[in-house]
Amino acid sequence: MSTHAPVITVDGPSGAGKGTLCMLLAEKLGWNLLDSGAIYRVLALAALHHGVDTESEEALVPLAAHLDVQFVAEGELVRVILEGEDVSDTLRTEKVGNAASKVAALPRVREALLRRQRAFSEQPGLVADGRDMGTVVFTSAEVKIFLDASAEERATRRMNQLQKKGLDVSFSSLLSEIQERDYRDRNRAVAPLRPADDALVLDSTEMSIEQVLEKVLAYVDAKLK
Ligand SMILES: Nc1ncnc2c1ncn2[C@@H]1O[C@H](COP(=O)(O)OP(=O)(O)OP(=O)(O)O)[C@@H](O)[C@H]1O
Ligand SMILES: Nc1ccn([C@@H]2O[C@H](COP(=O)(O)O)[C@@H](O)[C@H]2O)c(=O)n1
Repeated sequence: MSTHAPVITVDGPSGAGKGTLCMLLAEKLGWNLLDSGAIYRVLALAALHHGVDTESEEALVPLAAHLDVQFVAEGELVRVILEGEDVSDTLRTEKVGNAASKVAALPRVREALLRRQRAFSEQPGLVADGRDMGTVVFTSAEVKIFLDASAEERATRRMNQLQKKGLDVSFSSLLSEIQERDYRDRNRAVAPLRPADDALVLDSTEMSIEQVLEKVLAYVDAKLK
């Protein structure tokens, strides 16, 4: 008989630090990790590879249902293998992020990916990163966090991240890409980005990664007691 595994959900806009926080939480607790954005990104990339229109629900649903993807843990990293090809780096580009937010706006596409996401909930527990983890996918999660930061701070973080990889990027184009994605994610008809009613809302604009982790760990401790 399978027993219920506890879930911590972390939702919020792009660049708020969800991925960083979730990785640290999962490591600290020894729990499983779901990067649900990676699933939407993989679908968008598969559509781009196969010449499928990223706004055609009709064409995307079968692709979503038969997505040939594997998440392979490699030390601290998770390599993403799409149809036998390692796409981990391509997946993180803003182009793919933007295409992901288009496919993610389609209700039947989201429905087709639900079971795949829920399957990550296994013992001893799950830390789930996304936009609708607390509002749709894991509504009974024991702990829900909504991690936010100003768009300017998120664009700065993304710019620093890309510069560390040796990429030359413009702050203004990053900011407008982030704002465009925010708008689409917050205003779509299905599963729009918003805090769950029972989520702790944390604005990390003026907080370091360590401060965010400390605050969240204290909250998790209190909730799981
Ligand atoms: N509190 C923080 N202060 C400064 N930098 C941070 C903070 N949190 C995260 N970062 C940095 O910001 C960048 C983006 O963080 P991260 O990838 O975790 O965001 P995200 O919310 O998962 O974004 P996305 O939804 O687009 O995947 C990373 O380089 C990370 O190291
Ligand atoms: N639960 C989720 C997760 C992601 N999305 C969409 O995918 C885009 C990419 O997500 P990242 O977290 O990897 O940046 C994002 O902009 C969302 O449109 C989603 O809808 N639901």
